[in-house]
Amino acid sequence: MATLQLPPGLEYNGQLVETSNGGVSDWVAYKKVKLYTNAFVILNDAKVLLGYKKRGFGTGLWNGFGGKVDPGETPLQAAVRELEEEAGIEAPLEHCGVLFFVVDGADAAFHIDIFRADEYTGTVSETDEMRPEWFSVQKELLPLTNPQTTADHDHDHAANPQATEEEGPEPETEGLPLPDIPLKQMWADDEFWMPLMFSRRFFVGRADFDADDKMLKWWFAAAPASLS
Ligand SMILES: Nc1nc2c([nH]c(=O)n2[C@H]2C[C@H](O)[C@@H](COP(=O)(O)OP(=O)(O)OP(=O)(O)O)O2)c(=O)[nH]1
Repeated sequence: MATLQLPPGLEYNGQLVETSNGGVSDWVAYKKVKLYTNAFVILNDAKVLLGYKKRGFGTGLWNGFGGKVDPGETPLQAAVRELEEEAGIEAPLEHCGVLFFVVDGADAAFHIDIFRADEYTGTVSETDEMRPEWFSVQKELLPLTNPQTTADHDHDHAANPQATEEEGPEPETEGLPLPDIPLKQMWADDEFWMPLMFSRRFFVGRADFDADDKMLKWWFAAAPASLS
């Protein structure tokens, strides 16, 4: 497999397959890089916990839970802390991707370690910063590039259409239809890497935005095989 040329800001030692790219020709220049995290709890490969950002950067958008890595913390420690602070829960987080995010005119680029977990403990709670809600993973976000995962998902639902609700440990959502992931109220790059996260393929990517949150340029790649 030929070695891929990664955009500035990204490094990865293993094999990668490019999954999407587009936008203008040049990447936005940046001077500094700050470390961030973002964490997703995904139950039965079918529903995901997102938070509605009530204040600060990305207000009005739905996202995973995360924030800055504090001095002396590892990204994993920061991700665990942020998930507890913003959603009130603990989860066995697994590193599943890296997003390099640049906003034209901002003082620093964001290096975001993305984490996922299949389970959690505690009670999902609204906080000052985030209003958490469960969403159903719509078919469009299931990876076409990984037929195994798509087939498994379809098979589960065909065999037992109630499987998601019966197996989910979240009593308040039991039996209720969940809304689809609200892509139109999320960062525009998310639709490119979420399918990779749902298929458990480690991904790296970069997305550049202008000062009005319009996506200017993007590039994503993923490991050829699933994490587990
Ligand atoms: N899904 C997604 N998340 C993004 C993108 N860009 C981006 O910064 N994020 C995430 C990374 C962080 O989880 C979050 C920004 O952090 P934040 O606004 O909560 O951090 P903060 O400065 O308030 O820091 P803190 O007080 O929470 O530590 O947004 C993106 O394009 N897609």
